[in-house]
Amino acid sequence: MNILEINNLRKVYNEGKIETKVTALKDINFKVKKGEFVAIMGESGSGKSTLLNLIATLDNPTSGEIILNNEEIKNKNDKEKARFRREKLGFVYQDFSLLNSLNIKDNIFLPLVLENTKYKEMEEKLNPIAKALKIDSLLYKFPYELSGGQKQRVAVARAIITNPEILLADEPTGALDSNSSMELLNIFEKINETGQTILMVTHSTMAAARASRVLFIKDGKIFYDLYKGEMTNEQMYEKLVKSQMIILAGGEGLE
Ligand SMILES: Nc1ncnc2c1ncn2[C@@H]1O[C@H](COP(=O)(O)OP(=O)(O)OP(=O)(O)O)[C@@H](O)[C@H]1O
Repeated sequence: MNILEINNLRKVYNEGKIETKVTALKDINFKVKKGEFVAIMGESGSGKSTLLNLIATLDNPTSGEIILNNEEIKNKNDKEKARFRREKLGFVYQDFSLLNSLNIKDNIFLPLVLENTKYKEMEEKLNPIAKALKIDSLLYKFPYELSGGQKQRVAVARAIITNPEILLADEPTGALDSNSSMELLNIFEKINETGQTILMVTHSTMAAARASRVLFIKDGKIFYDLYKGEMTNEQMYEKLVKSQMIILAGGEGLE
């Protein structure tokens, strides 16, 4: 079953202003099946964040379709989009985006509070997640008291507590040291094994090697679509390094 379908997606910023017009995405087409862990790679400025923001319903495409969970996003008004984001999507950003005025528990509860969930139900949802992410001893601390890796695990807990259809991550390891990055990627793998669909934008070849599939964006299009299949993490890493070199050199000889 496809959880996401993107057809002829185009995004032009500042259309009509000759000096500042940017065609960030020309013609993007791909489908994501439920349970896939997809990484999106591409050079700086290739449109990765633009694509994620469109899927996240935070911006509108110039043309094309985004069908998420069998719903066409452009048919929704702002209020419906906000509700859709809260109910169907989970977000993890490079900068963690936690509120310093709330303790960890309340940060994680935030999306459920917005849905008027009962406190007991929130606690029941939190307990197994906090254990799995090893943040159960941090729940009464505040974000500024945590390390980067701990903050990112809290951000993941907040993103998955609503049981989202798709977890969207923009450079989730971007601000983490190598140990914390590994830990986070292990968590993503585990969450994915439970059936969670993940779409992750990353510059890190190491991070992308953990995904079950990697999409490369170039010249506003999906230039290469690589499935991990039976490859190990190490083999996928090698393959990604090689593929990136070939893509940089123009793309001829990609298999
Ligand atoms: N709000 C905006 N207004 C105008 N141009 C924008 C806007 N956001 C992005 N762009 C332009 O669109 C293009 C794609 O940007 P985007 O941030 O999606 O790339 P990216 O692949 O995520 O880059 P990076 O890896 O550096 O984060 C770039 O040329 C960028 O300057």
